[in-house]
Amino acid sequence: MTDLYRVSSTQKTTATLINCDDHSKIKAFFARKMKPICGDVVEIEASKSAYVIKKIQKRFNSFCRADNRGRKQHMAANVDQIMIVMAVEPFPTRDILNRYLVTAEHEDIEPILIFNKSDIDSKVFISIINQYEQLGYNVFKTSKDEVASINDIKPLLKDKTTVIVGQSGVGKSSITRVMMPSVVLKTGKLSDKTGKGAHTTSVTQMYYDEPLNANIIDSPGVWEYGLWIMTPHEIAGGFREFQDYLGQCKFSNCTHIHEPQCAIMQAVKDNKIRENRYHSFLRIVDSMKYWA
Ligand SMILES: Nc1nc2c(ncn2[C@@H]2O[C@H](COP(=O)(O)OP(=O)(O)OP(=O)(O)O)[C@@H](O)[C@H]2O)c(=O)[nH]1
Ligand SMILES: [Zn+2]
Repeated sequence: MTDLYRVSSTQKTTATLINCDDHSKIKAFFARKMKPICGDVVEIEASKSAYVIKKIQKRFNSFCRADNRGRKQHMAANVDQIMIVMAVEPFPTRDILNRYLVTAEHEDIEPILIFNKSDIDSKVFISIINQYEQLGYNVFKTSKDEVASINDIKPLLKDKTTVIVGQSGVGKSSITRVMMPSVVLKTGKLSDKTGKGAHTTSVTQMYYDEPLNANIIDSPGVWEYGLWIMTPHEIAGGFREFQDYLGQCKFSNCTHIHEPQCAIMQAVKDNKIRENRYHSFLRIVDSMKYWA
């Protein structure tokens, strides 16, 4: 039996690997065409004085985003959960949460929603928190100096691999520091002028935390999160509360935008689907024209 490792980070032709059993770290080379990504489970062999990745095990899912041409770009593999961090400041951009949720539902990654910096304003997120709780999501309201508010999340991370995402400056590093003191994410500064965070984190990296026996994956700190080219049907699949109605539209190829007797639009009329989510769906579908 060869030892199994998980990819912690990759450089051009080398990767930092973490042993799946004893969590020791090594560096290994890989062939360029192999394209391992953070979180991959790999088999290695020792050649001369170096380790080489000889096989990447099949991924059970991956966290993805659009590259600059709208193609699906795999960022992290074998992810159990996605921790989506939002904050009072910088305030979430429109639809960003729903875009993350579309990816999560698509890849079968369990979302954990975090609304941070409640010390600045504890009320702005009340209705949105209620709404997403009603949809069945795990939702937390946190503040970095209120340790108990962050410790509530810890049990969910145990034994899991979690990717942490959110706009730059929302508090990903601060929250992680409380949950996993041994893990130091690259911190960023909030630019005073724009309220937008600086682009500080640039390489996806997986960290192992021994007390929780958990992995956390830090995604690049980019200002926006874009979905790759998806059909209206795929986007609708990312909205949990739409699922009961899919397949009930008059037309089997209904895009739920303009067709008569659309079960989704009817559910919106009947207040079974919230209008703000449906409008977000429409905007996300519309945003796909950007890639055309
Ligand atoms: N008032 C307040 N400030 C916070 C809170 N959490 C984080 N901050 C501050 O917000 C700034 C950004 O926090 P980080 O933890 O570096 O944010 P990040 O999401 O890791 O940022 P990037 O590394 O750029 O992706 C820092 O100045 C933190 O001290 C909070 O709960 N309340
Ligand atoms: Zn429809």
